[in-house]
Amino acid sequence: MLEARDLVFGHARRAPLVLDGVGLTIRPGEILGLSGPSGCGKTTLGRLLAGHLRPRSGSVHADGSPLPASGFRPVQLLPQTPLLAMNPRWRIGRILTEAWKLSEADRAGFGICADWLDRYPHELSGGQLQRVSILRSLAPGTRYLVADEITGALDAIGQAEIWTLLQAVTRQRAIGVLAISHDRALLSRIADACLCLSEMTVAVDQRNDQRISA
Ligand SMILES: Nc1ncnc2c1ncn2[C@@H]1O[C@H](COP(=O)(O)OP(=O)(O)OP(=O)(O)O)[C@@H](O)[C@H]1O
Repeated sequence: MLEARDLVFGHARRAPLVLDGVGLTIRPGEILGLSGPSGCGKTTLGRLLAGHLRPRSGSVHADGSPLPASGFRPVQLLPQTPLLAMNPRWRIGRILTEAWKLSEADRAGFGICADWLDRYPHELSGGQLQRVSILRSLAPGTRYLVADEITGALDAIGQAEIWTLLQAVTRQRAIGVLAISHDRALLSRIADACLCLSEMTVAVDQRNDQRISA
């Protein structure tokens, strides 16, 4: 399981906290949806779960172990704009095989055409690039994915194609996914369970109020 407990995080020492006592659990093979209003901290929580940020307090454990401080991480982050996370001077073939050696069958299974491999990232569509981004993240050690608004820029068909692919991946490889989106209707279709971050925070605030008044 991917387990976050009592995460507390603020971007700067004197800045207000973005997350205060947030926790969640994702099982292998489960898609957990996370919604919430803009600015409530969804991306921040995703980055903490993937080990890109360190909490002020609280913990993240993947399958019983704390996230490693360096090296390969079992929780991989899929960004909304994969173009920004790829080297613009590398062709797709090199980008795909940077982290792990994938097979022809893996590539074909993701609908990645052979002629894309010689192109640069800006020469693919948003949906095509998301396929590359997802396959690239699926090295053998990957156990969980944080998918941060990955289909926010796609039309309904592109969105359905990507989520059908990810649902198959989660089932076949028992990978757990945190699906972050503003779109609660989308999450209710694709996720096994859904959380709203602002409601989780309200619950924490209420607990704090109760502690203070007790
Ligand atoms: N590097 C940063 N430095 C300071 N504040 C930041 C930084 N990154 C994000 N924030 C602030 O942290 C808060 C949470 O941001 P975050 O991106 O996690 O929200 P979000 O829920 O993902 O929003 P959206 O749905 O609009 O993407 C916001 O108030 C944002 O301005």
